[in-house]
Amino acid sequence: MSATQDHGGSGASGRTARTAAVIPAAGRGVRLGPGAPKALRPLSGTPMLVHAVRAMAGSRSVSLVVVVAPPDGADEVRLLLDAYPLSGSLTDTTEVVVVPGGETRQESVRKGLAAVPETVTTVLVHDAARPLVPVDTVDAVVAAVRDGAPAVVPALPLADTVKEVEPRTGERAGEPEPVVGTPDRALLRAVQTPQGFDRATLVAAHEKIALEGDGATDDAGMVERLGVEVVVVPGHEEAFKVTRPLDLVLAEAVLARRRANDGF
Ligand SMILES: Nc1ccn([C@@H]2O[C@H](COP(=O)(O)OP(=O)(O)OP(=O)(O)O)[C@@H](O)[C@H]2O)c(=O)n1
Ligand SMILES: C[C@](O)(CO)[C@H](O)COP(=O)(O)O
Repeated sequence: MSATQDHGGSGASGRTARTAAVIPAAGRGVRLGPGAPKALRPLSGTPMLVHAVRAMAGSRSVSLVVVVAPPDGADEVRLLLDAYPLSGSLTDTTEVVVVPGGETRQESVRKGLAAVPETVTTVLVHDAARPLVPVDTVDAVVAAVRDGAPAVVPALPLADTVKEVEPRTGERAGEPEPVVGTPDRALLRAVQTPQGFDRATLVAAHEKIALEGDGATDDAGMVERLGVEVVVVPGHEEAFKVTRPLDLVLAEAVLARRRANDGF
C-alpha cells in the first residue's frame, strides 16, 4: 500500500525546489539483536524511523519523503507515522509516502525511487538507521547537488587504522586472518547518509546495477560504477548508523545532550 500524509499544508507545493528524500527502512536489524524491525524500535520513546523522517523534513529543501517499509509492513508503518507529528511546526508541508521495500537495501531504495515523481530533480537517500543526522548536514548535501555535483556523500575521516586481510573461510574459518595490507588512512573516509543525487543519475545507476545483477553497499558506489564523479562533503559524528546494541546507548546519550542543550 502507499499513502500520502500532508502535514497541515498544501503538500509539496509549499516548498520552492523539488527535493525528495528516500528513507530505506525495510531492514530487520539482525546485528541489533532480537526485537521489532530496527526502524520501528524506540529512541527516547519515539521510533527510530520517526526521528529519521523528522531529520529529512527538518530541511527546508525537502518537500517529499518516501519511506520504504518492510515488504509486508507498509500499512503498519503508515499508521505509525500518522500517530506522530512530523515536527513542532504547524506550517510544515512535507508530504510523506510509504511504499513496501525489498529483500536488500538496494532493492528497497530502487522501490522508493520508483515513487519519486519525475518533477523532482534532487534525491536524497537516507538510512532510517541514521536517525540523528543534523539538519545542517542534510542541507550541505542538498546544496552541493544543487551547485552541480551529480552525486554527494557526507563522510568523516577514520579514527582507526584499517587493515586489509585475507578472510579465512570453510575449514579455516575462525583462524587468525593474515594481514595483506594497510591502506593510507589519510586517503580513506567513512561514508554516511543522506547521500544526494541528481535524480536522473541515481535512476540510471540503479537501472545499471539491477540489469547487471550486481550489488553495492551504498548508492554512491553504484554511481561510481557509471563512471560519474562522486564528491564528499563533511559528515557529522551524530549521523552514525545504529547497527549494534552499543549504538543505541550512544543514540540515547546524544538525545539526552540535545534535550539538556535545549533547556538552556
Ligand atoms: N532489505 C533492506 C535492508 C536494509 N534496509 C535499510 O537500509 C538501512 C541500512 O541498513 P542496515 O543498517 O544494514 O539495516 P539492517 O539491514 O536492518 O541491519 P542488519 O544488517 O543488522 O540486519 C536501514 O535503514 C535499513 O532499514 C532496507 O530498507 N531494506
Ligand atoms: C549506506 C551506508 O550507510 C553508508 O555507510 C552503508 O553502506 C549501509 O551499510 P549496511 O551494511 O547496509 O548497514
